Amino acid sequence: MSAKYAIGVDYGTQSGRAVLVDLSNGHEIADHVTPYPHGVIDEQLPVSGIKLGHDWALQHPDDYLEVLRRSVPAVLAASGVAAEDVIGLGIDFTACTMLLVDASGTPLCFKDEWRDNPHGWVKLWKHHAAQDEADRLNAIAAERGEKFLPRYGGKISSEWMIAKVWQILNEAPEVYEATDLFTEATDWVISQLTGAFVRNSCTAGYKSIWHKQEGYPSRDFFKALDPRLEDLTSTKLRGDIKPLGTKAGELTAEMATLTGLVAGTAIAVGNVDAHAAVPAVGVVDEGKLVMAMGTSICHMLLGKEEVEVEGMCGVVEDGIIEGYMGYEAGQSAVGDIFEWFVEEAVPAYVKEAAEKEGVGVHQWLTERAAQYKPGETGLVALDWWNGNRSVLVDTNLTGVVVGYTLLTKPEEMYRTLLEATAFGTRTIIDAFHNNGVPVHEVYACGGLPQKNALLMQIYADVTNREIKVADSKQTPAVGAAMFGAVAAGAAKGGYDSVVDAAKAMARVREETFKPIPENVAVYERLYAEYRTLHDYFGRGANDVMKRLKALKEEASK
Ligand SMILES: Nc1ncnc2c1ncn2[C@@H]1O[C@H](COP(=O)(O)OP(=O)(O)O)[C@@H](O)[C@H]1O
Ligand SMILES: O=C(CO)[C@@H](O)[C@@H](O)COP(=O)(O)O
Repeated sequence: MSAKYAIGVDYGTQSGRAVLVDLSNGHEIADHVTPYPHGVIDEQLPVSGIKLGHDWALQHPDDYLEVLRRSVPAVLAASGVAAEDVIGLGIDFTACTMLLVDASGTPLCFKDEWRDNPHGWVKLWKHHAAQDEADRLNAIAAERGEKFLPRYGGKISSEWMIAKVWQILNEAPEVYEATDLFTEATDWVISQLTGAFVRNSCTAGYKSIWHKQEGYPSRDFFKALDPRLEDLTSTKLRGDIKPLGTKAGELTAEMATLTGLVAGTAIAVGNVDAHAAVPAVGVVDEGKLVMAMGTSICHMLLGKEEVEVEGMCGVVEDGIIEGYMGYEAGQSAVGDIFEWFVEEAVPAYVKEAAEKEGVGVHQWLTERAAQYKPGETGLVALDWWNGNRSVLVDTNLTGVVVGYTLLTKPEEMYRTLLEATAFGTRTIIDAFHNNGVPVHEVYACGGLPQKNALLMQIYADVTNREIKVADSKQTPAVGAAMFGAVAAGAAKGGYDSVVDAAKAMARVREETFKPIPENVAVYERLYAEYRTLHDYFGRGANDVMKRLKALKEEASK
């Protein structure tokens, strides 16, 4: 048999990337990035210019097709691999990134009738405007003693499907009515590739409160939320739910023409970005925490038992790797905070100096921040620029920096933000480790470990753990390609399970980031300060962040 390949497509927050992978060893033969033409839509709708409210974040479904139109042919051409030898394709996506379709599978925002209604568009994972609905959902679920709540760390996030659906029903009942299916974007893209709609068990489990044995929460629960939602799961959330590692279908002739692949190529069921990354770093058993580090961080961990951990995003059976409980926690902003600083808070002299030296602003700041010792900035920050996903699960929390003086430099502020995100990760690791889901090893993948070595050293020092880094430019995409290879199966030159695929294809770098004892000792003290601030602002002692947010909303009416 000639060498066989698979393609993985990773749909991130700002761009989509395809990677063509050699199935014998996991080598990335070619990759290509397509920035989303419409990016993150968080201020106004395209064309009409209609203004969006606070905490809105939308996307354009055609951007996802653009990735297939551009990046898939590009990796085929760059690799020189014959389309016949690409035996499978898998995708991974941000989630819950939610798309509404009519009975023909057409996104509502593609239609003239709904184009000017913000609710007709894709709600991106970081759309946080359904917080009121999430709060009500949590209160009602707690009151009713719903069994599912502890599996989601005690709170369902406003980032997820049910809160987003309910927001649409409340604010645009006509859009709710016109929707035939609420889908995860990952499932919609798969339906475009195969011509048939199936849901995947990963997003259903983590983002739509679906359980392998129990299914969705009861009709009574949905009725208690809102009588109009009573039938939601059998109507607008209907659809077969297939486990990760299965085949969704085969590439249609139309999509074969569009992508350059062969009609009939095996297509895996959709997956989530962070979840796909886990086997791609070779993690297929317990005790190994994987951090998918980019715009946000997702922390992924496998366990044998179902344990309750405060503020985790969820525990789902087979949710990452078959046979294990898959745990997820996360930070809603990490790279996004650094980007905010670079875009919104850096003085002109820094931008000019970076340009003069021919380096990016991130690099300029990092080089200077690296010259400081831990503690030397005199600053400490809370990393809540986009709310707190774990362990507090509160999107209404905001950022704090303590310790500014007239002498504070931009690079000190940048370093402080890097450290704040490391403290957020430490809080999550400790929550798992101290509550029955032990963490023995830590792995990192995603864009950030490749971009910023100082950040990774800070994470090793703050967590006092060695960090292994994926030897891959596009780890989630490699994971998605592995699932594509499993959809094709061993008989076609792929694999029969993702564990087999990981054994052959996963790669981590030899060099690791190791904690430096003197840094660890100082960070222990700084982390204690972080925890004091964390609990003071995050656990109700002082709700100033929420009062400010309410004032802001009032003032901007
Ligand atoms: N040198 C750098 N140091 C730290 N963060 C960086 C650097 N360069 C870019 N970033 C951040 O990386 C993030 C993008 O991460 P990436 O993994 O590429 O994308 P995604 O989250 O969309 O998958 C952006 O938020 C950006 O601010
Ligand atoms: O929430 C999840 C996965 O559950 C992510 O899709 C979300 O944090 C976005 O990830 P990125 O930072 O864009 O990689």
